[in-house]
Amino acid sequence: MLNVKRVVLCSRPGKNGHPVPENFRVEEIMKSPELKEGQVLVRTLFLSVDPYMRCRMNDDTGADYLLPWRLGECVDGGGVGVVEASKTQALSVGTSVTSFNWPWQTYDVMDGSLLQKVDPEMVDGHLSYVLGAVGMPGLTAVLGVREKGHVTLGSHQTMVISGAAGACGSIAGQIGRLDGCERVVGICGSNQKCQALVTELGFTAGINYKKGDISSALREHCPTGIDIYFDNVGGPISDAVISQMNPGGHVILCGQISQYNKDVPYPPPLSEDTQEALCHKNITRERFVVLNYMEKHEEGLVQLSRWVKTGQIKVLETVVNGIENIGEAFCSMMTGGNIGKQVVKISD
Ligand SMILES: NC(=O)C1=CN([C@@H]2O[C@H](COP(=O)(O)OP(=O)(O)OC[C@H]3O[C@@H](n4cnc5c(N)ncnc54)[C@H](OP(=O)(O)O)[C@@H]3O)[C@@H](O)[C@H]2O)C=CC1
Ligand SMILES: CCCCCC(=O)/C=C/[C@H]1[C@H](O)CC(=O)[C@@H]1CCCCCCC(=O)O
Repeated sequence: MLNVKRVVLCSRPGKNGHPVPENFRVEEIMKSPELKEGQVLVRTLFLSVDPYMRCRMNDDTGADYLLPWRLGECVDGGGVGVVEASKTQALSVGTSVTSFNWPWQTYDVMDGSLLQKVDPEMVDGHLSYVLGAVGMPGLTAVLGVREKGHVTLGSHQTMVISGAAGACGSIAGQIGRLDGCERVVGICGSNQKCQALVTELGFTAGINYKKGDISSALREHCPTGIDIYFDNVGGPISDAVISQMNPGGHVILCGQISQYNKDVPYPPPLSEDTQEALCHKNITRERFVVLNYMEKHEEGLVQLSRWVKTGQIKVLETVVNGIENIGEAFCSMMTGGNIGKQVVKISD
């Protein structure tokens, strides 16, 4: 028998509550490592904590593509691990594998057909990147910018990104720069994050929304107005950005994390002034969901891998160690404790 640690959801924050680490409980169980035909035993290497998980903590997620986590059951999400024993020819021992529905467990017996193989070369040997820059958040950035951003080389555009120092935002801003925006301005929650945006990731400027007036900082750093807005946060930050957008501009509606602890539909309703500004200035603001572009994922991952391996895109990560700390890591990410992608390292 195998000694396995797992994390279960033991309480819900409620639709208007803030998640706390105590919503999760770590349990130890004994699991039979015996495999049926088609199954593999996997050891977990890294688990991902992501904003959409806040919606899965509610009994109704508000999104048809998200199932609620059930009380008393093992939580799941993005994960990457290694095959330790196999009863399928498709996956040999030592193969790296990933899934969107990886249980928050140190080991598991899984159906091999539900796992995707990972080529460590694609991620320059950094398997955690499968959960970030060369995974779902990276794809969100590249497809969000390219499908909804209308970046046009040589047209001197200004792009603003909220949640700019996070997993999606930090990559989206770098793609805006690579694709030809003249200015790329990031909004985030600390001076340290602002500094990382400029010195490490090549953003034009960083604005700390917790210090000073966002509107005057935007006027200073976006003197010709804002053409493209990659919106990760919603709420008053987005109202301030949209009010300074140029006619014909484009909002990439990626996420609205500032509203996830509120009982509002997704996307949350806009203020009347913001709605009026969008309409009056003919600004597009279409909902973007990366899962709707499955046919473009493979090509997107190849592009992201190339950028990362050639150093054209820098990857920032915040790594917390140990499955017992995953609830804390999730809550920390939800309140800005991460720079770059927040991952949890489960084993070497
Ligand atoms: N549409 C799609 O297909 C996808 C959408 N998303 C969305 O993209 C967004 C970013 O996700 P991801 O990159 O994984 O997460 P991040 O790595 O950006 O982490 C979340 C960040 O949100 C910021 N934040 C938290 N609360 C607030 C607030 N009240 N106001 C402003 N900022 C806040 C914090 O940074 P700070 O210090 O700056 O406050 C925190 O670090 C989320 O909205 C998510 O739901 C993600 C994946 C796919
Ligand atoms: C209502 C909340 C919207 C939050 C926006 C957001 O963060 C969306 C994230 C998804 C994105 O479209 C791609 C993903 O991978 C995220 C969801 C992943 C769903 C997998 C979980 C499947 C399941 O429900 O079991």
